[in-house]
Amino acid sequence: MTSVKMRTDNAGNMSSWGHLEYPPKSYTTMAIPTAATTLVGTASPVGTPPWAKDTADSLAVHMASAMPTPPESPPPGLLGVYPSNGRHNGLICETTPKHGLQNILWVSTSNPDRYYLTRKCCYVFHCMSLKTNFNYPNIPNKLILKDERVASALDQVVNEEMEERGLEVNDRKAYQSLLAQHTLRVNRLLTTMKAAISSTLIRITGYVLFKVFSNLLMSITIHGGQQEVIERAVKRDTPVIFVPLHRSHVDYLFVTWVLFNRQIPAPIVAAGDNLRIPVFGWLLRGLGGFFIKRRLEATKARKDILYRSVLQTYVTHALQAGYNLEFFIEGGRTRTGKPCMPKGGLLSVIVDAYMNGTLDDALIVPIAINYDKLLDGNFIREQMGQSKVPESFWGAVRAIMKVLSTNFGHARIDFGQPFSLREFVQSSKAAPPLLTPNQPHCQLLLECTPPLSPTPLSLSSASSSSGDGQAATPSLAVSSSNLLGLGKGHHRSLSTPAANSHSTLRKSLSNPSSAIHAVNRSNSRLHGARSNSSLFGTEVTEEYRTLIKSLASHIVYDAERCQAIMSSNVVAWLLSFVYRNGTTLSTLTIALDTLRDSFKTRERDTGFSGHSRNVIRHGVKMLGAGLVRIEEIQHVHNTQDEETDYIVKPITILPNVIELNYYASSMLPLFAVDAVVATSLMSLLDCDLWNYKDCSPDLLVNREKVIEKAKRLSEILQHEFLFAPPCSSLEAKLHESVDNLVVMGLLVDAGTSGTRWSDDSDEDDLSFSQSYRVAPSSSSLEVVQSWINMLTPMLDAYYCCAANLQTLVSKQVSDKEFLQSTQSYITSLLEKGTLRYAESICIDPLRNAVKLFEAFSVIESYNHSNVRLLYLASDYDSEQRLEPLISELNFYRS
Ligand SMILES: O=P(O)(O)OC[C@H](O)CO
Repeated sequence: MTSVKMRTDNAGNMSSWGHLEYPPKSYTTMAIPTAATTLVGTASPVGTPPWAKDTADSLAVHMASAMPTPPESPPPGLLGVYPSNGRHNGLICETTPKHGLQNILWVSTSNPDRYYLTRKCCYVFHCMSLKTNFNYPNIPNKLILKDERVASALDQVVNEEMEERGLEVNDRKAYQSLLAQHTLRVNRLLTTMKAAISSTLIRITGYVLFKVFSNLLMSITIHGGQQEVIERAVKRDTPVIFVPLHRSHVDYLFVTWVLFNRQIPAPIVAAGDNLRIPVFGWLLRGLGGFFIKRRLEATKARKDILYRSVLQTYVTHALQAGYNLEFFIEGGRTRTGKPCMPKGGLLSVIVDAYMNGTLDDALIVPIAINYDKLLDGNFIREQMGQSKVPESFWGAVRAIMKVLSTNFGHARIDFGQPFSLREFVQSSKAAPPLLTPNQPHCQLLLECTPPLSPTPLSLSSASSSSGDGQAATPSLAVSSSNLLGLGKGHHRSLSTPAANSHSTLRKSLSNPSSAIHAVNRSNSRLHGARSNSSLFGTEVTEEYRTLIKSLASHIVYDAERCQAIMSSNVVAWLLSFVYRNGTTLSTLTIALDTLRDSFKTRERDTGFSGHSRNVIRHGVKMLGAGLVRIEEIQHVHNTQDEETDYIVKPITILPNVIELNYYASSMLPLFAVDAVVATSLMSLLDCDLWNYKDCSPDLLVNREKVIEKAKRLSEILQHEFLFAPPCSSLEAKLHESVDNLVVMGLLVDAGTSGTRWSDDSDEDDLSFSQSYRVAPSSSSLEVVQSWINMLTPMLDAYYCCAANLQTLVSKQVSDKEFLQSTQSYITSLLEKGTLRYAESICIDPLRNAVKLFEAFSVIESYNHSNVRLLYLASDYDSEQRLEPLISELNFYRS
C-alpha cells in the first residue's frame, strides 16, 4: 500500500535535488521561544530513529568508507588537477593518488589466523613495533635569553619602565635590578610555555588513543598517498608546518597520532593557555603542546613585546633544532561549522624568521579534519550569546565520561599539498599585484606559487607528475634523490648558508652563546642586515602585512578545499536549505545522488561512500533525535520492491537548529560564490521567479550588473567566506558562476547591449555588456533557491544588526550590550514571523556584521576599562544617515 507519493513538478519531472516542494510554505510553523531565557537548553529528544538499532546500515557505510578504496578513475574535470609539469616540489609521484583511503584503526596483525594473542592485542603489538624514540632536544632557557631579539626586548622594556618611574637613564643599579626582574619573568614565561615531548608518553598515548578511538569512532580515514607525501616532506631538511583547521579539541591529538603511526617525529603544537589545566595540560605538553596566550595583541596599555620576543625566539630555535610545528591558524575552534578568518599571529612568527634569515625555508601543510559528530558537544550556548565555560580539569573529566559510550561515527583527516614558504614569498614579491575593486581580503592580490592545488589525493588524477625535475621554475626543481636519499634522521642538514647556521646551532646547543652568534653571522652573510619588517620590531610594512594576510588566506582556503564532506553535513544541509519542512528518505536519497555529482564536479571529496540511502540513514543517526525527527510511513512502491519509507524532518526550533546549522554550514564554502551570484541575480530581478516557472517571462538582466552586485555582496560577506584564493581573481569566479547559470538554462543569451557613457572628454565611451533573458525552470530554480536559502540566515542577521544601529544614534554602548540587543530584536522578529530562519540569532554573524560596519567606517570603537564601546561615526549618526546602509542590506534579502 502506498501512502506517500513521490513529488514531481507540474510537468512530472523529478527535480535536480530530488523531489522538491517550492516555494517553501510553512516556515512560519516554527515554534519560537518567547524569551531569551527559554532559548538555552536542548529540546527533549523526539524519538529514536527507527533504524537506530539497525546496525547493519551503519556498518554498510562504515565498511564502505573504512575499506581501503581501490583507485578510481578520476571524475571528469579532475584530470590535470596535478599538472604533469612536476610542480609539486617533487613530493607527489605517479603512484601517490593510487593508494586509496585507509582506516587508521585497522592495524596490521602479522599472523591474524594463527596467533590469538596477536589478534586480541593488535594495538599493543602495533604500538610496540613503531619507532618513536626520536630525539626531542630541550631548548634551554639560556639560549633564548641570549638571543639578540630577547635581549633587545628586555632592554626596551627596562628602559621604558625606568622612564615611567622617572629614573635617571644612567642609573645602572636600577637598570640591573629591573633587568633581573624581567629576566625572571622571561624564565617564568618559558617554563609555562615550552613543550616537553616524551617518546614514551607518545607511545603510551598512541596505544590509549587506539583503544579510545576504536570505541568512539567507526573509522578514522586518511588517504595513503597523503601520508606518503608527508613522509617525504619530513625527510627533507626543512621544517614542516602543519596547519589544521580547528573543529575540536580532539584535533590536538589527531595530527600527532597520525604521525606516530607513520613513525614520524611529533611536532610541537601551539595550544591556547586555556588548555593548561591540571593533568591534561601536562599530558598535552608531553605530546608536544606549547602554551601561548590566546591574544597576542595589546596587554594593558602597550604591546607585550617581551612576551612576543620570547615566543618568536622559542619557536625559531625549536625549528632550528629540528622540530616541526603545528598550529591552528583560526585561533579557536569554529563555532559556525565554516572556517574562521585566519589569525596572522603565529604565521607571522614563521614568516618573520624567514625574512630575517633565521629560517631558510619551511614546508606548509594545510590540513582539514572533519567529524560525523563532534566529540566536544555543540556551541549552542555561545551562539546564543552566553560566555564560554572555561576549560577545567573536572570539566574535561566530565566531558570524557559523557562521550565514552557514544558512537561518533567516522572521522576524516586530509593533508593538503605541502608548499614552500620561500617560494610563496619570492613569487609574491616578484608578481605585480592584481588589483580588483571591492575584492575582499586582498586589496593587494599576490601571485602565489602555482602548484597549490589542495585537492585531496583520493580525488586526484592518476596523471600526476613524477615530480622528477620538470619543474616550471628553477626553484621548484627537486631531484628524486633529494626526496628519498637525504635527511634520514630527524635533524636537518641544510646546505645553504642559512642551513649551515642551523646545523651549527644544533651542534652547539650545549654552547648557546657561540651558536647564536654563529647564526647571526651566517644570517648577515645570507641576507645582509636584518630586515626591518620584523613583527616584533617597530616597522611592520604594509607589504609585510599583506604578505601575511595573503599566506594565511591561502592556507585556510586550501585547507577548506581539502575538507571531506561528511554524511551529517549533507543531511543537515539538505534539511536546512532544501527540505526545511521535511521530506521522505527516498527523496533525500535521490537528492544526495545529485549532490554527489556536484561534489565530483567541484573536486570535493566525501567522508562517506556506499549507497546514498545508507549514507542518509547514517547521517540522520549521527545528527540524532535532537536535530532530526523521523516518522515511519507505510510503504512506497519503488519499481518492484516494497520498501519502508520514512518522513525525515529537521527540528527548526531554537536552540536545536543552531547545532543543525553548524553541520550544514560545512558545505557553505563549497557553494558560496554561486550563492552570492544567485542572491544578487534574484535581488536585481525583484520578483518571485516561482510565479514564472517554466514560462518565458520578459525579464532581461545585464551581466555586468549582476557581477557588480555580486562583488558588493562578496564585500559585505568578507568576514564569512574566503571566496577566492589571494592569487586568483574573485571577479573571474563570479563570471564563471554566471556562466554556470547559462549552462543550467536559467539565463539565455539575449545579445549585447551598448551603454553610452558620456564624460567630459569629447569622445563618447560606448561599452557593450551581455544581456540575458531569464528562463526559470523548476529544476534550475530549485538549485538556485537552495543556494539563496544558504545565505538567508546570515543576510537577515546583517540586516537586523544594521537596523539595530539606530539604537546607537547619539550614544555609545558596549559591544556586548549591542549584540545582546540585536539578538533580542531578532527574537522579536522571529516571534512575529518576519524572519524565516531561527539560526539568524547566532552571535558569530552578528559579530562579523559589527566588524564589517567598522571596516565601512559606519561605527567606531574604543576601549574603556576593558570594555569595548561602540558609537556611530559622525557621517552616520542619525537614523536618516543609516538608511542607505539598511536599505542596501535589505536589497539582498528581498
Ligand atoms: O575554541 P576555543 O576558543 O575553546 O579554543 C580552542 C583552542 O584550541 C584552545 O587553545
